[in-house]
Amino acid sequence: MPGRTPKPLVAGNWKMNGSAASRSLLAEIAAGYGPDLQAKTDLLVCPPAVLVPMAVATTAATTIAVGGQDCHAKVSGAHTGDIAAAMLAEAGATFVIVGHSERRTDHAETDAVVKAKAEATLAGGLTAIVCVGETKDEREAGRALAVVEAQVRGSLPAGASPANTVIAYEPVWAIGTGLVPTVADVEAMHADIRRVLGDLVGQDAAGMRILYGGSVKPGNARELLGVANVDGALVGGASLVAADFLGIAAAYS
Ligand SMILES: O=C[C@H](O)COP(=O)(O)O
Repeated sequence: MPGRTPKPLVAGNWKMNGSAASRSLLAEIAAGYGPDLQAKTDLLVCPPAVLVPMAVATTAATTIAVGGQDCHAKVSGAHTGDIAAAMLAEAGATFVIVGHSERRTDHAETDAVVKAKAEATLAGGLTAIVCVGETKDEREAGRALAVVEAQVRGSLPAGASPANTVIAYEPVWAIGTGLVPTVADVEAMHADIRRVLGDLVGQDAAGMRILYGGSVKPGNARELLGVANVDGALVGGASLVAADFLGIAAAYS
């Protein structure tokens, strides 16, 4: 389709899961990510920050990218427990997830905070995956499109382009629940995000990846990822099982 991204991205967000033993999971993913899959789908794994070097080393002979799950908005300083985008880059990461709903909730991250983190990600030379999504109450109140529009407008980093920014739409109520929106709802949301991006970045909007996330499994991947304006997936639980993660990536084959 003209103007669309050349290749979808399937990204695994391990959240607070994994250990040194996850090397075997990565090796299994790497072994299953053969030339056919590589030609059709980009793959990314985002383990906890301490596992980034191991993930980079284990996937070094592949085109699998490695990312962080968060970063601080500043480049360094007195921020105990935080990590800078440049540190993730030095460890070999090329992406950072920012504004995941679990961070927005657990750490009270506002759109302004998420935008600052996304800008720090870009400044560090990495690609930002900016997460947005409505709660169940917001959807039931008919406010899903408006809530997500405000999040996109408030969280998109200055200088966003298809090369450095990915949007991930994740309805909060679909994360880890087995619930997924209807195809019509996904289509309407992704079309609206594309429209909002058009306002914000002009023609670049056509090439910016918009991922869907929330209970993506091999069994529903083909349907969800086949929706117009869905350029890949942000996968939680299923990214911890090699066959499931690869099965989702294979939705594009
Ligand atoms: O970042 C990933 C999402 O929160 C989706 O998680 P899930 O696939 O376990 O529902």
